[in-house]
Amino acid sequence: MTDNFQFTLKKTDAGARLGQISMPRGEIRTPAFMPVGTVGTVKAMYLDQVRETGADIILGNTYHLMLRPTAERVARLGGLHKLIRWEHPILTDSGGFQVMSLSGLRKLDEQGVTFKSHVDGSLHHMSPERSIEIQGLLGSDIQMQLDECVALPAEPKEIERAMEMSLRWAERCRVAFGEQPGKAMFGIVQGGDIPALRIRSAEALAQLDLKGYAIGGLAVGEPQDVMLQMLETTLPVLPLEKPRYLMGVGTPDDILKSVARGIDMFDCVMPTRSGRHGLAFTRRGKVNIRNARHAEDMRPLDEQSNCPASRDYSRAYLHHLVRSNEALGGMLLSWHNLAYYQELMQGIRKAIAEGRFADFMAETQEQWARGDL
Ligand SMILES: CNc1nc2c(CC[C@H]3O[C@H](OC)[C@H](OC)[C@@H](OC)[C@@H]3OC)c3nc(N)[nH]c(=O)c3cc2[nH]1
Repeated sequence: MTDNFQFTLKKTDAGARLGQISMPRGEIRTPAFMPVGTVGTVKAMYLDQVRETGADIILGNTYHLMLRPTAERVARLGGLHKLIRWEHPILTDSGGFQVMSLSGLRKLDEQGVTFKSHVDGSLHHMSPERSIEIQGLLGSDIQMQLDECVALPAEPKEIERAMEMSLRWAERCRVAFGEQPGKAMFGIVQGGDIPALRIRSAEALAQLDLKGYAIGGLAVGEPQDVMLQMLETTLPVLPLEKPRYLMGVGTPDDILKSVARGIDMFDCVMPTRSGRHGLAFTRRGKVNIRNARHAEDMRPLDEQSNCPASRDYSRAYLHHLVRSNEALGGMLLSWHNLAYYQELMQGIRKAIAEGRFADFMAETQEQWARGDL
């Protein structure tokens, strides 16, 4: 335990990195998968189950929490960690992305974003400074700068405008965040699918000497190879000794290929959201438990797993629960998927430690391709 934020790069294996972030609230083993806890809950899960799957850190959402129950109320209740009973690190997004994707956006200018709440239609304004203030009120350990993420495809001029403004907002967030030893504020690299803009964004953010760097503006509809090309363009420009976080990514295959290019941290709603809809990720690829072929299959999803949801419940029962739209179906599949994602991250970290990440990646992809038994 340390009283500040420390990233240690422990080993590299080709482009893959094994590391650890030490913070007052605990250690984060990287490469790390961070379950999404949007409104103070990882949907359909108890947080001690989330912890048992191997999660060192979860995410919270500034946009959602500022609208309900409001950041001020969370602060009055002792902060997010106390309220949701998760005493380990929490990372919060800044809210910009969610405003663009979820709210009735009214105005976006140098000052920030003005939007209507998707909850009750009330009007809100969020500046870079207000986003950092909200994340502080929540008690967030790793805070993200306010940025503007453009959906792809987009006009180069539009991508450049948003990237330049995000750089100016990064500077304002850095000033607003100030010096908080046990916490971190990450910058977010933008620049769409344009290498020159990606490089300019990364170089300018690197000058701000922040504690970590997120790669934003990806996983917004572009093909996987474009996402990977942007990583190959951006990562060499970022400081090696700082963690890199790829926002909103992704499938197990996205994660393997992004680790191979030097990403340390991931978040994605995929395991929980698709779990609620009956899609299971397994060591043998994806399994759609709604499919009739599982109706009388008494095998579990993965007899080798140490997660009860994967090991103790038959596919027949999961099939029945999901087909019946029973809450337990989504709970068990979310639990299974999070356990599988963490098992994948553990396998990745072990393979890097042993200098055999390339083999691990090939073996894993081969198993997926072989398909479910
Ligand atoms: C899917 N592709 C995806 N997600 C991007 C998120 C949001 C991540 C966010 O994605 C959900 O919000 C919608 C999650 O809540 C459901 C959030 O968890 C708290 C999570 O926050 C990190 C981005 N956030 C910012 N600030 N900037 C980005 O450029 C960016 C890019 C993303 N691509």
